[in-house]
Amino acid sequence: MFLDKTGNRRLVKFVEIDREKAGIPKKTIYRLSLYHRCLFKLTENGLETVSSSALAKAAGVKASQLRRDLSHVGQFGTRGLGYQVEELRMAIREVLGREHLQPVILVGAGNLGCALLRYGGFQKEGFEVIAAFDAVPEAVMKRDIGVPLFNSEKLDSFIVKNKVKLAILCVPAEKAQEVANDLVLSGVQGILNFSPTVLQVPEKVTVNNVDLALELENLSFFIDRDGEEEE
Ligand SMILES: NC(=O)c1ccc[n+]([C@@H]2O[C@H](COP(=O)([O-])OP(=O)(O)OC[C@H]3O[C@@H](n4cnc5c(N)ncnc54)[C@H](O)[C@@H]3O)[C@@H](O)[C@H]2O)c1
Repeated sequence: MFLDKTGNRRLVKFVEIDREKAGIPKKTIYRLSLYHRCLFKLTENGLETVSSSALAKAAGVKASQLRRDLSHVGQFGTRGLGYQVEELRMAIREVLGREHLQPVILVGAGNLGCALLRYGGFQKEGFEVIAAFDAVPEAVMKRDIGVPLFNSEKLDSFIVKNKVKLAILCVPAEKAQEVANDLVLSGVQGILNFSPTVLQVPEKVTVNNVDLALELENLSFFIDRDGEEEE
């Protein structure tokens, strides 16, 4: 069940987010982004060709995985010569839909939100944070965030007017679902969620959760603990 703007209940099917884009598995899409990033660095360093093993190593995957992933993009690579860096990068970019900068908004310009806004690397990756929204913008005004800041009351009209499809969510956990509902109803289709809330969204919307504490917990499982090491 999903509440629309007027508070009416709408029946929408919620599913676990494992959507596939154009028949390409979500994990492959993620790895294609990694390859794109590696290829971009190779271009910056003036390299024209790269072997599949070198590209796989740079991306931290097996060469067989790389070849499987790239089969979704097209026929690339010449035996003995490897891949043409720029040709492959452009082909991946097309699949990922990055020919133009993708506009992104950020909601919740608090400590985490402002830190993200100050990061200047999104443009290089094909994304432009075009605005930030906060329920109490007066509290954020003093900070230099580098993008226009609006009261979150303006969220819906801004998304519709600027055809925004992607949003970064950094609001307190108890506000996250409410804000996500607003984002979805206004047309956002992808949410990068930093709030520790499992969001309920319609099937057409993708949520990627980022949780540093969970990642640390996972990492800590693999480290040797003092006094617990085996000889
Ligand atoms: N994923 C991670 O690894 C990670 C790390 C740190 C924090 N977090 C989470 O990120 C979120 C933000 O953390 P923080 O430390 O920046 O908190 P914060 O309190 O500094 O910032 C939250 C901001 O959201 C704004 N806000 C509240 N309700 C809103 C609404 N309805 N619409 C728009 N803005 C609204 C507040 O005014 C505030 O500026 C929290 O949910 C926190 O748990 C996640």
